[in-house]
Amino acid sequence: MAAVPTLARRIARSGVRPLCRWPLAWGRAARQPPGLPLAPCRAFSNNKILVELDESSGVAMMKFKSPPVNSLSLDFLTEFCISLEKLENDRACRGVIFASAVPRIFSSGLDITEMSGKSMEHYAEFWRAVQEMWLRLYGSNMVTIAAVNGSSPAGGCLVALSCDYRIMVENPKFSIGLNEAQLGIVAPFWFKDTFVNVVGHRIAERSLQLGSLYPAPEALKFGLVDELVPEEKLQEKAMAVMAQWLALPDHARQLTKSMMRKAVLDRLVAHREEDVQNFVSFISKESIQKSLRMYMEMLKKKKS
Ligand SMILES: CCCCCC/C=C/CC(=O)SCCNC(=O)CCNC(=O)[C@H](O)C(C)(C)COP(=O)(O)OP(=O)(O)OC[C@H]1O[C@@H](n2cnc3c(N)ncnc32)[C@H](O)[C@@H]1OP(=O)(O)O
Repeated sequence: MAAVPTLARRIARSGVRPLCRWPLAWGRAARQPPGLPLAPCRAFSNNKILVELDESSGVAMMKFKSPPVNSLSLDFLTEFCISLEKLENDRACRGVIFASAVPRIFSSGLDITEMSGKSMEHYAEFWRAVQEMWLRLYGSNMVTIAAVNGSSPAGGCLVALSCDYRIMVENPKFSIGLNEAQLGIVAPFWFKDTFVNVVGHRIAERSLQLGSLYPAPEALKFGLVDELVPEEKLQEKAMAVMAQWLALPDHARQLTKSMMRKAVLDRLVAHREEDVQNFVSFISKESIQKSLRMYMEMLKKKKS
């Protein structure tokens, strides 16, 4: 099993830089009346992700900052896993809110350039990193809230689906869904399982076959997201929902979450290497490579 050492090496090589140990503008500092002492906030950053932990509330904000579209590249996934692990091991942290620092895009999903024109070894390493991200996020003990402040196709949607709660900006130009079929690729069983657990079998089956992307108001109708808010209210709403979830004792909530998600997590853990081999043989087929190239061309043409 090369999976764990490979990721561990990448994590060990990557520098996570502490930024500061005082309050920052998004959390309590922004709401605290002037003159009162401010509770400490810790921040750390790497190239593609910024994390701020408000120690008084136990809530961290993780912001994706990988322009132009926050695609989930190998580097992004590695940094995501490092950041999440740091928070998971930090006793001061009980909940994480995920949002984008890139305007209009939450995440454009898996980085297509990582799945196109590369070696079999590269595809395997990339897929292990995708698995690792999902296992850590879906299996997190912390309360996880996606503050979806932009479009979120495919892997971006998976990030949101893997959280405990999804709040999306009410802009109908922002869309979300598992659109893999539109690229000529197939969402793997654990994407599907995660989707079914949120929206139910019928909606998931139809949406996956059609590769549907839903504007925010439609996504709300069938529970793909839990609520919509105006953009300027998103952070406040996410903090309020987080406070509700954190009002419960951690152990009861964590055991319940684990009970609901364990079977799906265990299924990938039991078939992890098989899933990697399946991905590598699928993605390296010439017909699939051609579909991905055409899709990238279509994205470029759309601009001109
Ligand atoms: C058993 C086998 C299992 C296989 C399963 C594989 C699973 C895959 C899941 C995935 O996540 S596949 C990726 C799916 N993602 C998408 O379909 C999104 C594609 N992107 C868009 O729709 C749009 O870019 C956007 C996100 C709506 C943003 O639109 P906007 O007009 O603001 O920007 P663009 O001009 O389109 O893009 C800017 C720039 O970024 C490049 N790009 C966009 N998305 C990706 C991506 N996912 N990966 C890599 N690069 C991406 C785009 O090509 C532009 O590049 P340029 O060089 O500036 O032209």
